[in-house]
Amino acid sequence: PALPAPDVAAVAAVHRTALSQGAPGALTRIDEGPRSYRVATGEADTAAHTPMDTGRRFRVGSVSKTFTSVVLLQLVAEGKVDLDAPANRYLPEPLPDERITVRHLLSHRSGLYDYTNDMFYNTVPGFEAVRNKVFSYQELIDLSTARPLNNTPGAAYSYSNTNFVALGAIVEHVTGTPVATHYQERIFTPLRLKHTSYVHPRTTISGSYARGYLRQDDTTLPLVDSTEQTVSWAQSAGAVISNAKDLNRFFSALLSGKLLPEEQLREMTTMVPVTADGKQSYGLGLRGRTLSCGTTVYGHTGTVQGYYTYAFTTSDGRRSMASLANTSNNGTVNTTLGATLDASFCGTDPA
Ligand SMILES: C[C@@H](NC(=O)[C@@H](C)NC(=O)CCCC[C@H](NC(=O)C[NH3+])C(=O)[O-])C(=O)O
Repeated sequence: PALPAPDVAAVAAVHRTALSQGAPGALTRIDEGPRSYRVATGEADTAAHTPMDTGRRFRVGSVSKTFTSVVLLQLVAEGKVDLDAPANRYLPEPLPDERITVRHLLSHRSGLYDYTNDMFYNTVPGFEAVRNKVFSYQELIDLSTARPLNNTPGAAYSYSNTNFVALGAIVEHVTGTPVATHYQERIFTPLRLKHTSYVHPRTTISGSYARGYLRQDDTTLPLVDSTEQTVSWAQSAGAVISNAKDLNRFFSALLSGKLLPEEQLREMTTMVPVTADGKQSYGLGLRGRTLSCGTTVYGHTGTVQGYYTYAFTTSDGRRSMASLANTSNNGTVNTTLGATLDASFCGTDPA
């Protein structure tokens, strides 16, 4: 069934609400075949008063997890990794529980504790302490395994950055090649994602980009410009830089079967509900959301200091949307920005 046309006015209204709640700027781009709809609001740089525009690059945070999942699942298709083998078969140093499988890592069911809970307990001091740091995968895994598992491996969904750091370590240990090379050769180059890069541990963003502004825990204090950082605390769990057009092309290509063989795409899109109402689900490095009109879209969200991202597409990849608000540590803005999904795919602004 054809989708209703995107409600561009509703997208603009969502942006305005996000700005009223503290975001300096917001952008949304919808792509459907040759057609695109673009909405940019507010500022990309609050010091220079540069207006936001939809071509600007930004840090995509956990949307990176879908890129990592594609690389891993291509290795599965190539017979180099077995989804249901113990992760320890492919790691230089063992995780504390042999029962953790590669699939557990991809579906956030390993039980591994998320070290960012401690790292960013105090938002700005935590960020300032790591923004110029370079971590090894093992250092991050060690931060996690210093704590007990949240659950028995396989028993429950429990979102953890540690899972996709371990997957980055697996990719590099199995292939002897950095994840940056795999992203470039397996995804960025074939899809011509010219505005997408993985430059860890470089702290700067090349080309035209939006600056990011982190809200302090004491919300009466001014926003902190958090644009420059290594994102080494996340790496294969959150350090990709991209823009809306590229993210739309990536998710559209993924769901229309251009990046993975049918068997691996089926594994990736086998979703498990993660909310009581069943409207949110998780597959392998992929989020599912069932919207107010009943349409289910597939993609990922992202949160990195100064940047909230939503990047989703329809099950056939025909229509894709990417939205950014250039602030974070502001749950109200994050929730508000999610309403661009309904406006883009259901054609209505949820009342
Ligand atoms: C949730 C999101 N996950 C991600 O994108 C990953 C990469 N980000 C995080 O785990 C958030 C780290 C803290 C951000 C900081 N918050 C604090 O420091 C809170 N004390 C901030 O909001 O910028 C996802 O999967 O959609």
